[in-house]
Amino acid sequence: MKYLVHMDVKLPVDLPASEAAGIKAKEKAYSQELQRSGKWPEIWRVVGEYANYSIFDVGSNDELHDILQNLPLFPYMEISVVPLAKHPSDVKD
Ligand SMILES: O=C(O)CC1=CCC(=O)O1
Repeated sequence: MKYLVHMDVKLPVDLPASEAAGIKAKEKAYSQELQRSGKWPEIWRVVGEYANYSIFDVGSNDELHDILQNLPLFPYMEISVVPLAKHPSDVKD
C-alpha cells in the first residue's frame, strides 16, 4: 500500500540548538534505515520550506502509523497522509 505523506517541521524557537541537532541526527538515521528497507522509497524537500513530501510503501495503515509515530521529529511535525490507489491510465504493470 502506497501513501503520499506531507511532513511540516515546526521546531520550537526556544529548543536548544544541540538538542535540535541530536533529534535531526536521529531522524536522519531512522529515515535512511527505512529508505534502505524499501518502506520509504521517496523523500523530497519542499522548496523554501522545512517540509517534505514522501512516498511510503508499507503493508497497512497501522504500520504507517507506527513508522510515523516513531519519527524522532514526530512531536514537532504536522503530518498529513494521502492513501494512493493505482491509476487506471498508469502504463506500469
Ligand atoms: O527534514 C525533514 O523534512 C524531516 C525529515 C524526515 C526524514 C528526515 O530525515 O528528515
